[in-house]
Amino acid sequence: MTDLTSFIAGLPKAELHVHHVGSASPRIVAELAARHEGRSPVPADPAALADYFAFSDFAHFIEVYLTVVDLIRDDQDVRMLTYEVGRELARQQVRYAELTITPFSSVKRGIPATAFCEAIEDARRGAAADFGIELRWCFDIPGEAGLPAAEETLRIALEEKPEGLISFGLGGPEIGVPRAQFKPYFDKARAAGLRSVPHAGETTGPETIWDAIRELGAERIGHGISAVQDEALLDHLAEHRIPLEISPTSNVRTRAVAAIEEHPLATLIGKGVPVSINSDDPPMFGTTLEAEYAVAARLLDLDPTGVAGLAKGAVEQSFLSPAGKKALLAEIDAYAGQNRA
Ligand SMILES: O=c1[nH]cnc2c1ncn2[C@@H]1O[C@H](CO)[C@@H](O)[C@H]1O
Repeated sequence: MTDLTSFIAGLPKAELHVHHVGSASPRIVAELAARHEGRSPVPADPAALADYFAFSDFAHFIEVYLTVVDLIRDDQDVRMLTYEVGRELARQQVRYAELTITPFSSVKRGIPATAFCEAIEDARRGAAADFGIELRWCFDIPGEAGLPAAEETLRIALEEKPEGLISFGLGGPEIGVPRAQFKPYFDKARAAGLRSVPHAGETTGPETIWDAIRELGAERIGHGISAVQDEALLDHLAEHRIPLEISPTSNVRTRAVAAIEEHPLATLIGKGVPVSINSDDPPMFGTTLEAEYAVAARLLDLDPTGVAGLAKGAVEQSFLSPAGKKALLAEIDAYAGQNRA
């Protein structure tokens, strides 16, 4: 029997819900913090950084997240961060990742949109050439910044049109940030061919998920864990194959779920809801995608075949081309076959 940890380590994967700045490793954060000579509350020391990434609630998480966004000052920082995120994902055998990027937050901090998009595209090409990973972008609206952020995020998406851009999202706090107000922006983004993948049901109830589906045309939902409170919604997600992008440890670290044993992952799968396993903001939550697969395997009592099934589900739920899906599914099957229990 191949040890499950080593099976997961070698398993080809796709990641659908992982944030750009949220993936900055302690080394990268330290490097960026050092450039700001103590003008930033973000500690450069990795041990101090681990304490800094202890969140009292979701609002505190967003507050801390934005102090890390403050460290990114120019397109060189963006290029380096994006390339290194590609390196780390490829180290975990991620072949394809849809990275959630928030251009508004960096443009607001003085990085011109064109330079920002050139930087992420340089990094995307570099990561593909050097690490064999395909990165694609989801541009998300930081919900706390409201309609001005929606306007600017849509403008950047439609005017800059970086080659890797495939989807349009909505992140940040849900409380006090109703989804419906963003309908005009999602309508335009979808009309331009971008896929709709808003966060919903992470820190608010199932009505936010219904709104994301009905108002924003959500094809997948970021988190969506509160769906378990609404049987009709669970049936709708299962019947219409609307996947939830689940990040188990994130939900515990932001206090959206009290403890990992209480995570609704098993219930969601039991109701036939398609789910993918993701890491969300791995260094901030002290996790990795590999570790999230191990958490899911424990919560769902999976053997290697079951874990490979989770990886295949993420590929099927991705926005990869049919040929791309076929190739990655075949690679997963080949790997699982060679490492049978
Ligand atoms: O788990 C999450 N939920 C919601 N937003 C998140 C999460 N992780 C990172 N962000 C990011 O928080 C910023 C708020 O301005 C956005 O950039 C959003 O992408």
